[in-house]
Amino acid sequence: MRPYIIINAAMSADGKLSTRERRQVRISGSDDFARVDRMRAESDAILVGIGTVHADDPSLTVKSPELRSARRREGRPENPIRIVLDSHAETPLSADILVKGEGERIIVVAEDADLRKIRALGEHAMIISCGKGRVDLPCLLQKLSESGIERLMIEGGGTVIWSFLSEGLFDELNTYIGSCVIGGAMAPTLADGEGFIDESQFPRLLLQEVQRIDDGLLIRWKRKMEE
Ligand SMILES: NC(=O)c1ccc[n+]([C@@H]2O[C@H](COP(=O)([O-])OP(=O)(O)OC[C@H]3O[C@@H](n4cnc5c(N)ncnc54)[C@H](O)[C@@H]3O)[C@@H](O)[C@H]2O)c1
Ligand SMILES: Nc1nc(=O)c(N)c(NC[C@H](O)[C@H](O)[C@H](O)COP(=O)(O)O)[nH]1
Repeated sequence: MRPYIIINAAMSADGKLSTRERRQVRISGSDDFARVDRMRAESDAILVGIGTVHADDPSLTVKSPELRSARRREGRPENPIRIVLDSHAETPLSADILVKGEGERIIVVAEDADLRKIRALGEHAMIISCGKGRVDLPCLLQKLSESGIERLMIEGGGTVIWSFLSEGLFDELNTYIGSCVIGGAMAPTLADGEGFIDESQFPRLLLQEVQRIDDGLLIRWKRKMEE
């Protein structure tokens, strides 16, 4: 049992998520950011990796007051649960994800993470422990599902997206392609990690929709199930 998983990321025309220094750049325009905000508001939880927390310090809150009120009217907290994959419990206590906006936070650590760091983070967030060395995703997804999370949005970065894609743990992939070129062989891409060697391992996708937004393109894919 696992939640319905939607991966969302913005990349440059040459497939990069940010610069080689992992400095956050604005790839989406205002309409695409508004679309991302709607996706957040429709989700029970949003997940990022510790690399994104270090690079971007995102808050992952719902920005539109109307969307926040709509969630409250539905009896839901105004922000979805914010989740960080953080094997070694390194999320800074001052991270925006911990200090900005109302709502629950979950820090997911590996079983061998430092207990002192876990205790400190435990003052600000719920701690889930899954896997050795790094977070075991099937274990985590089972726990999230048991706690009532039905719709999970993955907001990056490239290492985390690779893990979900390569383990077949996704239902939809939304890629926004913006009108800029970032370049750099070492700049993060949509799916980093090791990469596949054998064609038979490639996750296959079904094209759902292509939409012009701002000066770029949103491409919505669904995972193609094996026949
Ligand atoms: N353009 C976009 O839409 C977008 C979105 C998010 C992030 N970014 C960019 O992506 C970059 C950060 O990406 P990144 O790849 O360095 O970091 P990441 O956010 O993907 O985090 C990766 C880290 O998560 C931890 N982790 C624990 N368990 C894991 C597991 N099972 N699988 C994968 N990771 C696991 C590991 O410590 C790993 O190093 C930044 O430059 C950021 O600006 C861009
Ligand atoms: N959709 C999207 N378009 C972009 O051009 C871009 N750079 C990101 N990057 C995702 C990254 O994780 C950001 O840090 C969060 O989108 C910030 O989230 P907050 O505003 O702090 O809630 N995402």
